[in-house]
Amino acid sequence: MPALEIDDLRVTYRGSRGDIPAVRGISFSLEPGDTLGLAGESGCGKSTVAAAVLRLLPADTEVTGRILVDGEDILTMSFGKLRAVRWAGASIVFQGAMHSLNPVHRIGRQIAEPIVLHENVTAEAAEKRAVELMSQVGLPAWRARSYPHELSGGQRQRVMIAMALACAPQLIIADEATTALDVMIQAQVLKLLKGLVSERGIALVMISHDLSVLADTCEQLAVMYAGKLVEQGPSKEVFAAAKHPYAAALSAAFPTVGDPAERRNPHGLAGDPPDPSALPTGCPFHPRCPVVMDECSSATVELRHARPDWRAACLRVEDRAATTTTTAMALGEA
Ligand SMILES: Nc1ncnc2c1ncn2[C@@H]1O[C@H](COP(=O)(O)OP(=O)(O)OP(=O)(O)O)[C@@H](O)[C@H]1O
Repeated sequence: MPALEIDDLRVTYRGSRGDIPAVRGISFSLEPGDTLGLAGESGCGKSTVAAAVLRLLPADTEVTGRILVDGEDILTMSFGKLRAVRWAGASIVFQGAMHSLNPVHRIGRQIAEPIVLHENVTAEAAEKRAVELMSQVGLPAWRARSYPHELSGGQRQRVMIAMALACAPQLIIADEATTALDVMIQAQVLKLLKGLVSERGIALVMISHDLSVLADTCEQLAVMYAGKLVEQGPSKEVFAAAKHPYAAALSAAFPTVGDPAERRNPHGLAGDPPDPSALPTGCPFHPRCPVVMDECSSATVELRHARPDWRAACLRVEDRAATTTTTAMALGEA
């Protein structure tokens, strides 16, 4: 059974100046142990997808479609059931650790809290587990007695990661979870997450603006534009030779995987992402697209398979598939 199954998810915020369709029909699923990186420019809807999975969106937000976590329908379950799923079934690590921690409780107690809540263990046993988790994310045991304000931003972020791991969930969503950490700690935490997902069969959705981190950590890469997936496939291949021109431009702006010192030629993308409440007709990327054709401004462009494990929403997928194959053959990889 998939650890996470999202089927035609649509999320519309109610704004004072009208509705904002932030997510416009997204589907994907992850088996236990699968890792998916979700990328895209600011405002494309990545965090909205993350928040929808644990029903953390503002109350008046319209959400349709299906979200199944371990087979259970998140959107229709009772609040009591939802509380049981949060932390133990699925947990989220957001970037803003500062605001998520309780300022008046010590760190050790806060990490222990979800363990006490979900498992039949004493506070003492839970605090012992908390210290073990802290060492896994690179925090010394004595920090268990510190208060949040005594920690740096990076240390607080590691506390949040320890909390997310505390109840051994089947699904972890990391939303820019390591972005604020320095390079060494980021590498350490990413290695830890990678190790845990493969050892324990945890499914991981990692959201980041940094495509090279995603390609390095996740097996699959999904790229969003204007509330939709425009490409999803094996991450290293997508990163190296994306089939959607937006995903290609995004990849080109990041250092090559495995060699952060090398920067590929960024093809600068003109313009900004569209306002979700005033989207262009046809393919929403067409006004910025370097390979736009006449029909792109009117055609409805859905995801189509370039390969069984690779899909992209571009009328030119077949052209680009041909180009990629030719290049791979020239390099002796096909
Ligand atoms: N609570 C909210 N009320 C109204 N609109 C919102 C709300 N949260 C997000 N939005 C809008 O929904 C769209 C998608 O936002 P979202 O935060 O999901 O994007 P994102 O890709 O995660 O961006 P970032 O990388 O900046 O976090 C944006 O247009 C944003 O302004």
